[in-house]
This record gives sequence, structure tokens and C-alpha cells, in this order.
Amino acid sequence: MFEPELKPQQVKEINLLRCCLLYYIMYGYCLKLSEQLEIKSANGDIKELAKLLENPHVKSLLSVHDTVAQKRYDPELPPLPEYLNIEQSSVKIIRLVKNKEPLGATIRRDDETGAIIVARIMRGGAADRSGLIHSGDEVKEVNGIPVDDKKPEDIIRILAQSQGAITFKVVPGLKEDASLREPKVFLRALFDYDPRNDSAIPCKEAGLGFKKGSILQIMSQEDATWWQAKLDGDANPRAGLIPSKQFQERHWVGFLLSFRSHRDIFSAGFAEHLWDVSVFFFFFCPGPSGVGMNELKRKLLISDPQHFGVTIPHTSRPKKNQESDGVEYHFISKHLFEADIHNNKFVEYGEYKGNYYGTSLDTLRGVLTKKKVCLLDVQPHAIKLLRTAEFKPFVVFVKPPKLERLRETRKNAKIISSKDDKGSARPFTEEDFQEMLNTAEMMESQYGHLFEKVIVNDDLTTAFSELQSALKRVETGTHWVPVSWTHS
Ligand SMILES: Nc1ncnc2c1ncn2[C@@H]1O[C@H](COP(=O)(O)OP(=O)(O)OP(=O)(O)O)[C@@H](O)[C@H]1O
Repeated sequence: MFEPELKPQQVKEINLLRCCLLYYIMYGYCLKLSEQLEIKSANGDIKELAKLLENPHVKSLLSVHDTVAQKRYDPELPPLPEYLNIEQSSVKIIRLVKNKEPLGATIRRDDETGAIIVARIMRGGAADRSGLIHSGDEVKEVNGIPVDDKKPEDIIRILAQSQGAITFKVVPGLKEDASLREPKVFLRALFDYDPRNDSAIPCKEAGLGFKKGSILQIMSQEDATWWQAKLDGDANPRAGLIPSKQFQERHWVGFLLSFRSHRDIFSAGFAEHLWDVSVFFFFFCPGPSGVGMNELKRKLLISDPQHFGVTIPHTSRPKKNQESDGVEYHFISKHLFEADIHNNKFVEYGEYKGNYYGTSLDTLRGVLTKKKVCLLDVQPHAIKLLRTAEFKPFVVFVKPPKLERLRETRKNAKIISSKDDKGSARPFTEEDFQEMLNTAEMMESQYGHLFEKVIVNDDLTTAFSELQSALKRVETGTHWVPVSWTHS
């Protein structure tokens, strides 16, 4: 498509028009301008400009401008109704114009006085933004209707039916909004929450649903039972109710013991924080094992030996001829091994055929000092010990796929029956698969909240590339970390 080209005469006219509008803006009055132009009519251009200003289109444009500029566009509120007794000095008359958005406030009936009280104002909601209604205010009338004898549900119905401006007559409460001074708190959710399924929540509509792993910004902890929170990054400014940490502990742990590990929120981060390169990994390691943790670790090491490192374990078993100290193992005496256990020098250790095997914290530090990402597999109970600012672990849980997929993918795979009996590999049995699945399920339910990433090792190549891209994201992006890590 071509754009139509302007003729030289049209260009001239446009330029003149521009010039004239500029002139008009500067002096404001078209008539004055015309008058002045008439006086100096000797110049041909000025004559042309004066003619253009006489043009009915330009005149009407200017007239429209004047009309628009004189109008007021503020919303017009109707006058206050006469029934309001504004003489009562302690009473506040609040007028809000209602749109489709909910008011963002909840009410309750005071058990002792029977008064209708504003229970809470949802942060960022319409009522909060108006700055006129506060929690603790006593509602006396809504649109001239006294609410003393009404149930909260009836008042909500009146509100829902109201259109346009709503008038509230309230007695301001004395309570100071202490939460405004609260620091910013972010939490990571460790369970899914749907307020619609929670019978304890005082107002389901005001609840905020979230998923396990969601980052929640806590907007108010004023109420010990129901906090107000926003989902991080959510454009909606209105906060929603979530069960407070104390409430979860008190109510759910009491009678829902089996959900304990899920029903817990822990503080995740004050601010987004770059992970240190000294991250290391936890891989899934069930009893008879075989989920593929070694395989994935080996692939990572080969992919970039300068970047990744592994720890060399300690053992108290005698060195074999072909072995060298510090290569396969650090060989130490049983006595020294026991002393090191006593001094908490091991991340974890175990005994096999009368000999100790273990990974020491110092060997882990050794890899990190070389500025390498340390790949480590530990049993889940060791995560707590390592989840510190010093190590900043990125915990990956390698999970087996469904039984059918295990049978298919591990058809030709061999399981090594013990750590030290190299070569005694045998095909997987149904029991191995079952044990792998059972252990995985148990670990996930018990330690799931400590896993940063879960990788299902179905197809090996897919699992490996998933792991690689997760690592890349960790090392290059920003992530939520526990507050305590940011102080180091
Ligand atoms: N996705 C997969 N598909 C097919 N075979 C696999 C897959 N992942 C691992 N394997 C194979 O399964 C066997 C066991 O894997 P690996 O030794 O990595 O398990 P592991 O979890 O490290 O066990 P262990 O803790 O006993 O060392 C190996 O023969 C490996 O090649």
C-alpha cells in the first residue's frame, strides 16, 4: 500500500494551519488574532492565514475546544440526604461511588454490644484505597437504613443491591492501624489452599487461594488468625485472607496429623536474591536405589568438568591394591572415623560389612572453595543440616516414573546391589521397582517442602535436559531464598 502524497499547496496550507494553531494557543483568542491579522493584511501569507482562520471548520474546532475546556469532569455526587443528622460529632458520613469491584471490607456483629463493626479492610481494595473506612468502625446506617437490628448478611444484601453512590454512617473506631508499620514479609506456601473448602474462614469471598510453591506477600498480620496476603506479582491490588502460621499449627496439626508437613508455611525470602554459585544438589537415594541419581550426576560431570565437582567419601575399610588414597576414598582408621562422627564432621555416614562410609563437611567445603558446583547425593534427613547460608543448597528430588514406565525404560538397565561390591550388577526386579516407588512416595510426603525441584526420571535424556535447564536458571536468575541466607 502507498500513502497518498500531498501537493505542495496542501503542505503549505497545513503548515499555515499549524502556525495558526500555535499562535492561537499562545494568545488564546482567535478573534483577537483575526483582528490583528486584518491590521497587518499587507503580507500575502498573513492574508492567507486570516482566511484560513475564517474557515468554518477551524472556527468550529476552536469553539469545540472552548466548550470542552470549560466543562468539569469530576464525578458528581448527589447532595447529602436530609435524614442524616450531621450534628452528631462522633459520627462520620462516608459516601463511596460503587463500581463493579467489591468494597473490600468485611463486617461482623459485636457479641457484647450487638453493634455492626467493620471487621477488616482488605489491603488495596476499594475501601482501603478510599482511606475513609477503617477496621473497628461501627456501621450505623447504610443508605439511610439503620443497621442495628440487621444481620451482617442482610447488610451485605443491601450493599449488593445498591447502585452508584453508597452512604455509610459510621462511628469511627479508635483502633490504630499498626500493620502499616509492619515490614515486608514474603512466605512460600507449602500446600495448596482453597478458601472455598475451608470451613474455618470467616468470609470465603475475602479468602486468597494459592498453590504449593506460591510466593505470598503478607500485607497484614494484625489478626493473629487470619493474615492478609497478596500473591507475588499479582496485578490485583486487593489482599485476601490466608490462615496465619499460628492458626495452621493450632488448628490443623491438632486434628489433621497426617497433613502436618504440608500444613506449614515457612519464611522464604525478604527479597529476591541471587543464588551463590556454591549450590549443590541432593539427588534421590532410596534403599535398594536405582532411580538414576548416579547416572544424572555422571552426565552432569561429563558435560562440564570445570564447572561441576563431586565429593570423595571417607571410609574405614582397608585400601585395596589398585586404589589410591584421596581418589576413590579418603582412607582413615576406624578410630578416627568414630572421633569425626562424634565431632559432627559428617554430612552423613553409614556402616556396611563392619566398615564406615561417609561424606564429610570438609570435603564438601573443599569442592566449593574451588568455585565448583558440588553435586552431592544425601539422604533427605541430611538436608536440614545443609540448608544454611554457607551452602545454599538447591535440592533436586529425582523421582521414579509410574510402574509401567519403570518396567519399560529399565528393561536393559542393571542395578548395582551394593556400594562397595563393584561389578555385582543385576537386572531390576518387580520388588526393586515397588520399593523405589514406595520410598519415593514416603520421601516426598515427608520432605517435599524441602525440594526445590522434582525431576521424574522417565526418559533419561529428557530428565537430564530438564535438570540442565533448571541449573542454568538457578545460576543465572534470581530466586526466593530463606531470609536468613540474605544476612550472610
Ligand atoms: N531414565 C532411565 N532410563 C533407563 N535406565 C536408567 C534411567 N536412569 C537410570 N538408569 C539406569 O538404572 C541403573 C541405576 O541407575 P543409577 O546407578 O544412576 O541409580 P542410583 O539412584 O544412583 O542408584 P544407587 O543409589 O544404588 O547408586 C543404571 O544402570 C542406569 O543406567
